[in-house]
Amino acid sequence: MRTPYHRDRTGSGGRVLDTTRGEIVHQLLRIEAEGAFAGLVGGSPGQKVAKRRLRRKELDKRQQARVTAAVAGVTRRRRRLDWLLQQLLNRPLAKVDPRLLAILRLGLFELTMAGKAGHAMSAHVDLAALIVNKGASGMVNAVLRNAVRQLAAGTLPEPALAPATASLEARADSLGVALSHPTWLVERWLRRLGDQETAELMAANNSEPAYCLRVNRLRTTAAAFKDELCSTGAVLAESPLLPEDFLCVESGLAGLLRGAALSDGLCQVQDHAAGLVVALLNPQPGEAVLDACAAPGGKALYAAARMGGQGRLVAVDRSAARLRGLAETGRAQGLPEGFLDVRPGDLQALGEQLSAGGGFDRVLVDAPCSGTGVLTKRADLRWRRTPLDLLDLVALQAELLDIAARLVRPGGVLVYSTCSLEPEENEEQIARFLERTPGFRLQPADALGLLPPGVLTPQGYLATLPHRHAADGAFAARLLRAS
Ligand SMILES: C[S@@+](CC[C@H](N)C(=O)[O-])C[C@H]1O[C@@H](n2cnc3c(N)ncnc32)[C@H](O)[C@@H]1O
Repeated sequence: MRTPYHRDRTGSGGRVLDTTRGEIVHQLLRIEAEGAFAGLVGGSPGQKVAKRRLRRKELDKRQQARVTAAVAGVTRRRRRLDWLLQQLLNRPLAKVDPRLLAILRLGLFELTMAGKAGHAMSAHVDLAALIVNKGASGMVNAVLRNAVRQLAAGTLPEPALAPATASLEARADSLGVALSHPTWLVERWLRRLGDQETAELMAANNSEPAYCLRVNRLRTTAAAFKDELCSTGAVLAESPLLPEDFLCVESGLAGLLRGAALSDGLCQVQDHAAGLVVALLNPQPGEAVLDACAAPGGKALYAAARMGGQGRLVAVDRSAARLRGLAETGRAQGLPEGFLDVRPGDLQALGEQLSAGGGFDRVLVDAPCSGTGVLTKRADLRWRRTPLDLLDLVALQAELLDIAARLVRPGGVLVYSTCSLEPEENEEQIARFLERTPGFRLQPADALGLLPPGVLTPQGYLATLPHRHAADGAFAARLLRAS
């Protein structure tokens, strides 16, 4: 169904309305109202729905890419944009119509961060007239014209940073406005990483996400695949973290996704940091492996490829919807019948069934987490998370770890991983697990030679940071059960 946002109608001044910007505003409103994801690459159902919507709107590929980038860009920079808007507008933002607010945010984003020229702002004025009312279009006109003037004169307000001598809270708040993150998260990072590194992390979170491909070693090699795809115009580079299996996409991802490489099972979109977690698990052909939190299945499929499709891989997840499609993708990627056993269900409920047979050689708990390592890809996540979520997640992770530990055979390996940067979900979670579970010990990754040295902490954990490793933030610990 086409909504008023998408009709090519004549706006004030006889201009044809811009359907791309209409779609951007529509998606920004959806994110606010429904919690839709502000990212269109990846396997989550939210992302798939957004993709289908884009296709229905009959925007061409270039317009679709513009929508994706602008929706994510505005969402990431929302706090800074609202600060600027507050300086330009004489009324509390809470009283502004959400549709008008979305148009103003988009206008300021395009003007101040996306390098759009001042004359492009008339499209926002027309959009406001169509989807809000004439009064709103007057306000958009006044605010954006004022911004264009001040930008040209070099007088557009900039948020000031608190001095190094200011309190932690004041520094976190000012950095939170300038680099558009919630104060509570910035405060946590300032305490641990210091001012300079926190600002670098936040800048990385605001950048356009970079994507990697995991090349399916059951079908081809990274080198051969790279040569083949480069001839299609994509620019790919060897991953510095896992060069055997991963390529970094420098440009041409959209074309790549349109081609048959994914559906033919030659590759999948997966960050190389996720690959490092599987490298730490190091599953071997012929083993029995359990992925206890498997959906949508990126790590399970990489584990399967490393096992050469030999042995048994059980993929459990309580979200049946997110597991749907994993078996089919496994077949497309060349896994033999009977190798991949996909079991939707709660790990707690399935625990007893799974323990029959003496336990697994290797168990992966890729736990539900705050996701603070993937804020560039999940543009809206920073605004959704609260300190209370952390408490709930830490409790759930501990529960999953305890259940999974009972499913590891004596002498077997348990890998716990998150895409969080928060110690409660990572090092502290593992320290508490080891205290209450005497049969397990930490196997520091540096002694194993499975990972490149730059991604290891002094205690031997895997830990990547977006600004240091040009990768998603990931954490993993390898735990060995006594024989
Ligand atoms: C970080 S995601 C896993 C991502 C996955 N390993 C991959 O690489 O595609 C965490 C998963 O844990 C699942 N989960 C949460 N609680 C669970 C439970 N009690 N039993 C099984 N799965 C659970 C969630 O549904 C979610 O899919």
